[in-house]
Amino acid sequence: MSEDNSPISAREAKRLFAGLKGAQGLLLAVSGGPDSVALMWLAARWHRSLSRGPRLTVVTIDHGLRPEAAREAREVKRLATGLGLPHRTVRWRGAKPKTGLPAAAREARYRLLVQAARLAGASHVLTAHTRDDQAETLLMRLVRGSGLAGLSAMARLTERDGVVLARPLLDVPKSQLIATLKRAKIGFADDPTNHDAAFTRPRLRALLPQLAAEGGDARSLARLAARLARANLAVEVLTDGAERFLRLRDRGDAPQAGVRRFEASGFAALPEEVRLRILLRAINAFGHEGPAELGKVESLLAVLDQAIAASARAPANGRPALKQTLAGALISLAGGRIRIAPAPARRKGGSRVDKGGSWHRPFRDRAVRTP
Ligand SMILES: Nc1ncnc2c1ncn2[C@@H]1O[C@H](COP(=O)(O)OP(=O)(O)OP(=O)(O)O)[C@@H](O)[C@H]1O
Repeated sequence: MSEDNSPISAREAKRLFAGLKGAQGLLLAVSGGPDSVALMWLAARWHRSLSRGPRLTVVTIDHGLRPEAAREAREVKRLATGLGLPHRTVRWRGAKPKTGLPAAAREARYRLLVQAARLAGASHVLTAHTRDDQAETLLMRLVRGSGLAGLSAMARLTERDGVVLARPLLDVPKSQLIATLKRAKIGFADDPTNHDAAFTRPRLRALLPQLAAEGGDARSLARLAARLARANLAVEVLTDGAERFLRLRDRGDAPQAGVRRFEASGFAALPEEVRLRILLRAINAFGHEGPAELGKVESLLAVLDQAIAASARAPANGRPALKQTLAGALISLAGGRIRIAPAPARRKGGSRVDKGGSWHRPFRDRAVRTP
């Protein structure tokens, strides 16, 4: 990688986009800010150098939150047209929440981008996340006390509803993108919400220069995220292996659709992080209330571990030693088996009582969260 303030050369861009040459079509998510305008410019130049490349389409989401947004979208269209690229503006319609607006806008944005990709026949959505964004994401998750998966920050490639989300600029410093635009004499918009101290991200961003002065610059924070992502992947592979191990031990059990069951003693012998992930995967697969919050799965695991140990000492005569709901999944322990299945629909009013067993108050879970 060249100096942090040097424009990105055609050769460097070719390397950044190399893995995308064979894609069916690329949808460029361009807000009008410097990063995504640079993404558009770099992608257009790369595309011109190919004899046969994927079709490029540019999309701007107008969240309908700022009066300038429509003008910024028109400016992106003007730039895209100048580069010979088709452009669409997609409006986020409907009611906007009073709290958690950034998260809701982000969720709507990805949903609309994926829809637009489908419509354009594109297999990939490209966003312009930079190394600086990666460092900020790590910092945000650090202060929330996220687990290893959350601290891995953003991945270069992820998938959503059959469309690949690609971040080809994830190793590139923002300063290089700005230098690229300056060299190309291209203007860009400045989103004031990026500096709005009412939001966590801008407040944390303001701390970065102080961290950098102590050696914790974007490069080292992004490197930490990459190292944690590597460790996270290893634990995921170990968890795959542990799930296979539990399935082998359960060979005698007839498989039941919509239910995951495993032997409690085999489960109890696994490392805590692996036990946690097995639970999390099963709850997210069978629950119907969105991803479970890591802290709640940790609490559930502690209760489950205790119940497994207690029932090994004194079997509960066929009665469930544990029955608990979390994120729309029902987790029970009976006869030396852990069983995870969809919970019956929740009634209003919190805790639930069932004639047969000892129901516990369900853990309350909220919106989508990063483990
Ligand atoms: N209004 C928009 N229209 C199209 N693309 C957008 C828009 N806003 C953001 N993007 C895309 O998403 C990238 C990241 O944007 P930004 O950092 O502002 O969002 P964020 O809320 O931090 O996103 P994330 O949560 O995905 O990191 C941009 O570089 C751009 O590619």
